[in-house]
Amino acid sequence: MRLHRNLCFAVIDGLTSIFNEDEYADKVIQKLLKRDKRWGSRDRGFVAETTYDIVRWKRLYAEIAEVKEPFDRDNLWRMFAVWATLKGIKLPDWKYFEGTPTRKIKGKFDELSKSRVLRESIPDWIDDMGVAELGEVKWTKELAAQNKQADVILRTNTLKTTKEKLQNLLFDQNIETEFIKGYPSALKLTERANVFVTEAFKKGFFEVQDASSQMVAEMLDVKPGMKVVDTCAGAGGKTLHIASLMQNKGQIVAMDIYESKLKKLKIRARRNGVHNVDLKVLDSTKPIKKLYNKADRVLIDAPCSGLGVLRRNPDAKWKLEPEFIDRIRGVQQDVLQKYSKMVKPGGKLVYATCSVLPSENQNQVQAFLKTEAGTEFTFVKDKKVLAHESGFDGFYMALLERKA
Ligand SMILES: C[S@@+](CC[C@H](N)C(=O)[O-])C[C@H]1O[C@@H](n2cnc3c(N)ncnc32)[C@H](O)[C@@H]1O
Repeated sequence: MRLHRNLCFAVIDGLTSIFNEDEYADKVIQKLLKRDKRWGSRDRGFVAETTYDIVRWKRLYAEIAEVKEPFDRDNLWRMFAVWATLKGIKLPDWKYFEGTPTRKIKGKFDELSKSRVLRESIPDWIDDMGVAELGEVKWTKELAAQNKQADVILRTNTLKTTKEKLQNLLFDQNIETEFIKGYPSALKLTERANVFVTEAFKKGFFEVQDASSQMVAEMLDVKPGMKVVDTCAGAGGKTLHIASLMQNKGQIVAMDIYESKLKKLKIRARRNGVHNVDLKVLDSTKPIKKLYNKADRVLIDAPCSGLGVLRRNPDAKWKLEPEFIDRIRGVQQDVLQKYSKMVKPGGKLVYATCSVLPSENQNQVQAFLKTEAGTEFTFVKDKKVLAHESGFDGFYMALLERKA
């Protein structure tokens, strides 16, 4: 592979924003990719993947490059040189790479890789927490899986098409996909591609959604005509799935504390041809109290650490703080307490997170079941999805049923 100067500059600019200006990697990359209209899909892939790679391996690369935060541009070029050397890419004779000790880089990589926190590039405190919660063996495997690049998975919008038709449509545009056993609406891309520019996307035939995430609405067991509350709907990944399982019949109330997220959901719903969603910004407890004992199904897709989706958001490990995780555990129990009251007798509740930590998952559910609100419910089943076992995102989901 030959390195192109303008693409490498884009990567260094992106890393500056992510590491030094505390911006989110996905937003930075989205912006970077708009920089030059002449870039083809390979160029865009290079910018996105190289930036993500260096974010993912920040701690290891900084250690090998012998640089410390805050990184100046020279530091970032040194980390870039580590990335390129470890990938086996020949460094061009640009001034940024002068005197790069290629052999030493490889030797240091072998040496430092003996330590898990360096090999997997993870802050000590997250590593300690992972070992304490999952045990050393599982955590070690999970961390390695979370550092791999995630596949691109689509969820067919069955309101508009079928999985088979969508596969053919994409094939005609040179995008090859395969079915995934056990995931009824999923298509996996055999090679990365920018699916957002396709007609099929613009027409709302699919959404990009990981296979594990697709299991959540399935577990909720919705039927056409039901009243369903999606309490932490965000931009609506799961709301849209629920709507398609309900064949657009019945009512979904999609709630979130952020109006900006629900606005995105509105746009996506329109594209998806979804007509049965009412949006409610949670700025008081009124809309919740109004729905007490009314919903056939309630989904709590709770805010969480995101430690199951590091493959997609590698910068999260550098942005997370122990206090945030403590606070979010409090929110998780709080939303379980409050939102469970909307389930009607005989109705069902799914609690889900994209975390792999038991303290955000089964422990929350067990604690809830012991409280006054929880005694109304029976535990039906749960799924603990780990990336190293499933090949998809780390997720947790539990199904509870309100006693009749
Ligand atoms: C895991 S995300 C939801 C993802 C979304 N369900 C999807 O499938 O795309 C959690 C959401 O909970 C929202 N949230 C945080 N605290 C909340 C609260 N107390 N009540 C309702 N929503 C809350 C966040 O704004 C965020 O959008």
